[in-house]
Amino acid sequence: MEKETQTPHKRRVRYKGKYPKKFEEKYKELQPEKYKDTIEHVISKGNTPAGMHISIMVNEILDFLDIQPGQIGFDATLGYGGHTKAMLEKLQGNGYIYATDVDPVESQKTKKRLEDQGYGEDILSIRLQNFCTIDEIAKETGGFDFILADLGVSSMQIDNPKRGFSFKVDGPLDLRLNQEKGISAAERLDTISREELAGMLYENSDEPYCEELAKAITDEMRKGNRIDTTTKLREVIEKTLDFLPEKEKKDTIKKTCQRTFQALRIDVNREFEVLYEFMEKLPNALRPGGRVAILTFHSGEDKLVKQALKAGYKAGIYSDYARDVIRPTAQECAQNGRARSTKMRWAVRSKM
Ligand SMILES: C[S@@+](CC[C@H](N)C(=O)[O-])C[C@H]1O[C@@H](n2cnc3c(N)ncnc32)[C@H](O)[C@@H]1O
Repeated sequence: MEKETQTPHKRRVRYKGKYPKKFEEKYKELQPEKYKDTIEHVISKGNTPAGMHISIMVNEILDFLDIQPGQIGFDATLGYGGHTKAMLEKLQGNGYIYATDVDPVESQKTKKRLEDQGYGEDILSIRLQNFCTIDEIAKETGGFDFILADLGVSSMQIDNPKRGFSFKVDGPLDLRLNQEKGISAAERLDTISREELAGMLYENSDEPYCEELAKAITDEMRKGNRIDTTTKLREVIEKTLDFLPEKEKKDTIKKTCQRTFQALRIDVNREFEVLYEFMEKLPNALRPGGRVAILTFHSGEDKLVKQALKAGYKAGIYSDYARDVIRPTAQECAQNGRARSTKMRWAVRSKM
């Protein structure tokens, strides 16, 4: 009998590549036009691809705004341009949208992306302007038929460590929507007093540990330890809350980090001041019968919007407004975790 010749089984060399974890390594996600399959895969897992933003409550917004061809609209918060594009589609090539954003880097990219998709200056004007200057643009156009404001920050901004919005990745403690203007959160902490910081944390984020945190942060600064990175701030928060029982520590630290970063972001971007100004100017920017939809992401914003719309309704400026907030569906929240805290409010300008 012939001897069987056996080729020794060779184990395949293990593939060493791993899914990129760092923002800059996610090169496929950062080129969505080129790597469509990767983008679809990331979204299907309930995540937002790096460098992208998934627009929230698009159907609810479009249902309410009831955009008709020929109308003139204003998107106060361009971001990735998802809502802008959805509204442009409703115009069917007839009408015009003005959009503002204060972020020079992202708005430039969005401008190019929308131009490449056929939405140029003939139908869309993108302005690097704060939305609280809505009155200036409304003067040019004779008001707007529809207005959208999707407040806060975009996923591209949150996910980019160089912007300092996230306590989950190390980066400079910046938190400015426009890094070319104003002062960073680190610079703000350089000179803030303990009392002012405690007030800021309480007023902007209802932070229950505002006193303890303000003391810990300002003590650290006094010792000459500048808090100029996201990690340093997170570590001070962790140390301050170390006294908590083990079973609640992790969750409370996470929530405290979220609230502290939010409070600083609101402060360095003067978010309440500009929203207040926008709400004041809103009635005069809307044409008779014009509609406005506003998405908010925390209780301070929602309270401000609610009070302004209610007061406008009582004064006869709005013929109708949202008594209750509209929330994203459970399905949308499951698909996009960042939608979970969204509240939508709306109003209709009186015809008088
Ligand atoms: C939640 S994102 C908008 C996302 C957008 N709706 C989309 O579909 O891609 C909010 C955007 O508003 C911008 N923004 C925040 N406050 C602003 C302000 N006062 N004036 C102009 N833009 C502002 C931010 O820079 C960010 O790009």
